[in-house]
Amino acid sequence: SSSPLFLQKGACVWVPDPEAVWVSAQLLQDFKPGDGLLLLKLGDGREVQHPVSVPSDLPPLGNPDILEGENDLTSLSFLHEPAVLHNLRVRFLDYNSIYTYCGIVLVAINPYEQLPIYGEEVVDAYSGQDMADMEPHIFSVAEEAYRTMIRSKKNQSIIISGESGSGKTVSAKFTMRYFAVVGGASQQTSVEERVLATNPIMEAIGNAKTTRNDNSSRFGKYIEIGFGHQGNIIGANMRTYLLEKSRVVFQNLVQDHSFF
Ligand SMILES: Nc1ncnc2c1ncn2[C@@H]1O[C@H](COP(=O)(O)OP(=O)(O)OP(=O)(O)O)[C@@H](O)[C@H]1O
Repeated sequence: SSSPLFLQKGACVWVPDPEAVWVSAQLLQDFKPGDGLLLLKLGDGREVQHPVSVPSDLPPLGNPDILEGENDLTSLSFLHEPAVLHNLRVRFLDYNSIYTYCGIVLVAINPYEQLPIYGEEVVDAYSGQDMADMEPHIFSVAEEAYRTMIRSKKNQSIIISGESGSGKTVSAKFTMRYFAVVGGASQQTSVEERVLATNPIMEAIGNAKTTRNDNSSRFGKYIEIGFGHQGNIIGANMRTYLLEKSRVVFQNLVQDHSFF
């Protein structure tokens, strides 16, 4: 656990909350083992007692204010559920950023609105740059894979995971668009454009509207993109997999907008 056994008055902690999931609180007095409870002041001013019978009852510690909104979760002093959720929330609400690094992993929040952060000028800004020098973005992941492929002449994979409706398909399309632009897609009939043009066809056959996602993929796709020596896209092939029963859809009798 990241919680020490002694805590000083004024220390910040996170306590579970039935509505907000976690709320921050401050210690009103020092705590040492055996004290049995923490005296806390919640953000809204309420004073509460938090029982501590075993060390694992101690709440997770809050991070120093200076780390608020860090673009890499691994730079937080304390890394636990409330710290991760709080940091992602601050970045989303205060910094308008849907992306955050966790080391070499990119965490993305689905904004459910079109953001002006995927244009060609943004592709150009990320092209040739080091992941560590750039603000987190799906393009920094694409660039890292692209450069590593060119440098090492080895195949690279990007794994996109998340629950239904979290934005995997959209992220995969932005990644393909990035490769097409840095690979020099110019004319409408280029191989790059033709590879991108397969998306609507595949979605017409393989996607369906569900209660979770208006455009939900009903089978997983393994997309292999081939590059030439100049780093341009020369072809692509697609294999289906994850054709599992849980993804088979049927038509709902009642039009129901609930999540279940
Ligand atoms: N980066 C984004 N910017 C704007 N909207 C987004 C973004 N990512 C996702 N969305 C929105 O969320 C919807 C669902 O995303 P998407 O289809 O990519 O989810 P998914 O993870 O592939 O889901 P499934 O597993 O059901 O196929 C999209 O149709 C789009 O409206």
